[in-house]
Amino acid sequence: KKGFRVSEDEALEFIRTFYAENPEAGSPGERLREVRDDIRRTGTYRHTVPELEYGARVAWRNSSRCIGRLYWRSLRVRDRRDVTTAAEVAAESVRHLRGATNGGRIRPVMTVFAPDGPDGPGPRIWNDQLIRYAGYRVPSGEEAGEVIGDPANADLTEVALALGWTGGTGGPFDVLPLVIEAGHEPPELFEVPRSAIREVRLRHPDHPWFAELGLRWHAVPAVSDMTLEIGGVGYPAAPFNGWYMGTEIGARNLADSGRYDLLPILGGLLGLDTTSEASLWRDRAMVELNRAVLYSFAEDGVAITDHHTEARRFLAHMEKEERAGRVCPADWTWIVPPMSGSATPVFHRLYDNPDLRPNFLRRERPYG
Ligand code: HEM
Ligand SMILES: N/C(=N/c1cccc(CO[C@@H]2CCNC2)c1)c1cccs1
Repeated sequence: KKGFRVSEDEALEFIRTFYAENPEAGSPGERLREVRDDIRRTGTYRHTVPELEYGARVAWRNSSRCIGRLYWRSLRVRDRRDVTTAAEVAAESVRHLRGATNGGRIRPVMTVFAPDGPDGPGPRIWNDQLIRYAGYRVPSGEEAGEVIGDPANADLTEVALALGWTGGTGGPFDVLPLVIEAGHEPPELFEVPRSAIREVRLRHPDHPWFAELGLRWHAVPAVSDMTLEIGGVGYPAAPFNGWYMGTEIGARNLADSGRYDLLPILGGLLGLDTTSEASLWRDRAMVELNRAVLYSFAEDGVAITDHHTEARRFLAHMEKEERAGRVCPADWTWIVPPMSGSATPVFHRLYDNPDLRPNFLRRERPYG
C-alpha cells in the first residue's frame, strides 16, 4: 500500500506560524511536542479545526494566480475529514454547491475531505470543477474532430462514458457526473442533481437576437482537482468555490477557439467586417460577449465581478498585506485579465512570486 509520510519540518513550521498569527491560541510549546511525537509514532498528525480553517484561508492568501484574494478571511471551511467513501464525497460535494449558491448570493466555501496518510491516499475527485459541461467528440466522418459542448472536457467526458455514463441530452451544455475515486476502488459516477446547479441564460442588453443563441453558463466555479497542502499534510479532495470574474466566461470559456469559439459567429451577427483583422471585429465581439455575461448574471441576481473592479480590489489586498508585513505572492501572467489588460491597474506593475505554504498544488490528471 502506498502510504504518505508527513515532513516534520513542514509540520512544525506551520504550527509555529499558526500560533504566531493567532496569539489567542496561547503558546505553541505543547502543540509542537504533540505534533512531533505523533509524526514519529504514526507518520502523520491531525490538524485541529482552527488549524485547518487557518491553513485553508492562508492557502488561498498564498495563491499567487488568484486576483480575488481580498476576502481571504471570509472563507467558510466545511470539515469533512471523516468522509472517505466515494458516495459520501459526492453527497457532501452536492451539499457544498447548494450552500455556496445561496440563491445567487454566492459564498466562498471549501469542503475538506480525508487527507493522504500512512494507510493510503485520500479520496480524489477526477473532475477539475464540480460543475463541468460535457464535450462529445463527434465520431469519424465529415464532422471528424468536432466536439459538441466544451472541448476542454472531452477527455473527462470519454472517461465518464467508459465508466457507464449514458450521456445527457447530447447538447452543448450537459453537466457531467462527478467521477470520484476512493480507497483502492475504481472511480464511481454520481449525477449532480439539477436542483443543485444554478445556471444563467445569456442575453445582451441591446441585441434581442442574442438570447436566441441559447447560450448559458453555470453560476458557481468550484475547483475540485487541486491538493490543499497544509503543514506537510496533503488533502487531495478539498473543493473550493468563489464567484466568477466575467472574463473567465466571456473572454475564455465561450471565446477561445479551443473552447466554444463564439467570436466568429458573434462578429457576423453583430454585422462586423470579419474579413479584416484591422476592423478589430474579434475585440468588439469579445466586449459584447462579456457585456452579455455581466448583464445576464446581474439581472438574475447571481454574484459576478468585472475585471476592472476585481483588479482594483486586488491592489487593495496587496496594500493590506504589505501593511501587515507580509509579501503578497502574485503571478502577473494570471493576475492580468485576458482582455483589456492595460486598461486595468494590475497590468502596470510587477510582482514577487515566492512559492509559499500552505497552498493549493496542481497534480497530474489521473486520466487522459
Ligand atoms: C471569491 C471570488 C473569487 C474570484 C473572483 C477569484 C478569481 C480568480 C480568477 C479569475 C482566477 C484565474 C482563473 C483562470 O484564469 O482560469 C483565480 C485563480 C485561482 N483562485 Fe481565485 N477567485 C476567488 C476566490 C477564490 C477562493 C475562495 C479560492 C480558494 C480558497 C481561490 C483560489 C484560487 C487558486 C488556487 C487559483 C489558481 C488556480 C490554478 O493555479 O489553476 N480563489 N481566481
Ligand atoms: N472564479 C474562479 N475561477 C477559477 C479559479 C481557479 C481555477 C479556475 C480554473 O482554472 C483552469 C485552469 C486554467 N484556467 C482554467 C478558475 C474560482 C474558482 C474557485 C474559486 S474562485
